[in-house]
Amino acid sequence: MPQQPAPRPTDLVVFGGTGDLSMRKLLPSLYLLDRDGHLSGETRVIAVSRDGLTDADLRDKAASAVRGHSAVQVVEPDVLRRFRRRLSHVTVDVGGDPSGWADLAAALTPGRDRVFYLAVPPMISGAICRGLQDAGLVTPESRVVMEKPLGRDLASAQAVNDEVGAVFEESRTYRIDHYLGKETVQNLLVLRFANVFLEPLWNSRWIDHVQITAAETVGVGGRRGYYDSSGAMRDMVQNHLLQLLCLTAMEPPASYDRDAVRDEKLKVLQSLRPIPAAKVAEHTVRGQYTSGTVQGEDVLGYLDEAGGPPVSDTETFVALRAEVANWRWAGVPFYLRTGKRMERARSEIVIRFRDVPHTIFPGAAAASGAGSLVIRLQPDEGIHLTMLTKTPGAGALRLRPVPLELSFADTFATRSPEAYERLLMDVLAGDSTLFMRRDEVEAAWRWVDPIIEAWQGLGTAPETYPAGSSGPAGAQRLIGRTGNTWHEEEQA
Ligand SMILES: NC(=O)C1=CN([C@@H]2O[C@H](COP(=O)(O)OP(=O)(O)OC[C@H]3O[C@@H](n4cnc5c(N)ncnc54)[C@H](OP(=O)(O)O)[C@@H]3O)[C@@H](O)[C@H]2O)C=CC1
Ligand SMILES: O=C1O[C@H](COP(=O)(O)O)[C@@H](O)[C@H](O)[C@H]1O
Repeated sequence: MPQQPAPRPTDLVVFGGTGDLSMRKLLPSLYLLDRDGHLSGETRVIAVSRDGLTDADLRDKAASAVRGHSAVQVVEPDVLRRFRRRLSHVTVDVGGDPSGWADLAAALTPGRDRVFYLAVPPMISGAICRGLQDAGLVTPESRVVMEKPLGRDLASAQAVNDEVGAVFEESRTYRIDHYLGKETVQNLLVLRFANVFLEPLWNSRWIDHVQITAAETVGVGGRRGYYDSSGAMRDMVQNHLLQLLCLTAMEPPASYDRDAVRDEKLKVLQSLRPIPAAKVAEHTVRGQYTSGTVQGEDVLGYLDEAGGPPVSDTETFVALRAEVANWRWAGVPFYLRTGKRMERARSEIVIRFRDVPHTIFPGAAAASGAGSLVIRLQPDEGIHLTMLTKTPGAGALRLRPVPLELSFADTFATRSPEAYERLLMDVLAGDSTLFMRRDEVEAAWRWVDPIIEAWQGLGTAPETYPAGSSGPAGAQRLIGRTGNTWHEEEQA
């Protein structure tokens, strides 16, 4: 991996700098970057919102957010004092009273790099970019960071990309998919392209199917308003799961360079076989959680969560079968699955190898779970290769799948940075390799839109599943059609 260049003095302007994302992720990650020496001494963070906070108010709010963040185990008073001094607040009412833009201009320092982070409702992204331009705040080197959702379909994604693109060149636009900042996701590229032994096996000849799961125990929490107009397909599949699929399926790029990597991901998205409306019911499953018990706690069903209508067809679970229609992957199903309020929180990619072409142990029961490579993103980041071995002892030959385990926590003494830490560091360094290019986002919508339209055409409600379960029964039927099971059922 390329070395990170020395941190440059930067004015990081966070629109929405008082919101939930800023408090839960961005400011604590910036504190950690400061603590670990990744911020230039002159870097400043300017939070923008409408609510007229003083700098002192913002600093207090940020300090509580830092103290409450799980990755910040011990708050170092000297670092916190230094971090607080970096922070200020400017009131700008985007789309309203324009006087705030002059205040923002006054808060910026000529000669520093400028990064504008849009942690705001997506419909005001275009107005912010125009406001910045009209106020003369966009220098040729300025960068813009866009948060998800990047549209709710292809047309709206194109519209927001056009609006932002009218002010910022593509090479200066950083579209966040925080899964790409996860350590194990980056490790997937290293696993595939820095180890020679996997590549000969990485194709339809030796791989039977791939499973990609992102299961959460949390519900929609305080975000039901947003979630109800989104659903799991737009919230997780269109971005995080398809990005994982791309990294799993892509051809080796010529270099670890932003466009070389993104070109290969784009080709995968363009190779996804469309799921025609007539096949949607067979190849996809939608679910919605009802009340239940998750890890010992009784929780509400989706329809009873505050902030949304009591009747809704929004899916909180999706499972689907995708195919990458190219030479390498012809005929290999990619099963994707994500859900909220599941039994266990777990994100992983499972590569299931084919059975041997001829067994010389016909009497020995070949237990399931053999021949799989599991790349575990969270929790317990690591890589597990399951191999069949002989159970020790005389008598009848018995085979058992045994895992070879690589746990990152046990192997490496250093802490893995949080996804947002890593991505903020890259934005500040001007490295957009781990961000999504416009054409990738739009290609993903091109594949997802017809599925959502077909669901609407079917007019059927999502299948319910009790909170704390492994999802709707339809998901087991989906993968069961090829005689397979989801990975966790084998572990139980
Ligand atoms: N929260 C999360 O976990 C995640 C959020 N995101 C995305 O990040 C973005 C922000 O989400 P979140 O933090 O949850 O939202 P919040 O509603 O908590 O925060 C929104 C922020 O934007 C500011 N804001 C809203 N309207 C204006 C305006 N017209 N002018 C100036 N400032 C404005 C708000 O301040 P004020 O109202 O005082 O002006 C506030 O600081 C959204 O696009 C969301 O989809 C993405 C991934 C996860
Ligand atoms: O982008 C999102 O991701 C989170 C899951 O992220 P993770 O890092 O905890 O796996 C999800 O809860 C949220 O709904 C979605 O918007």
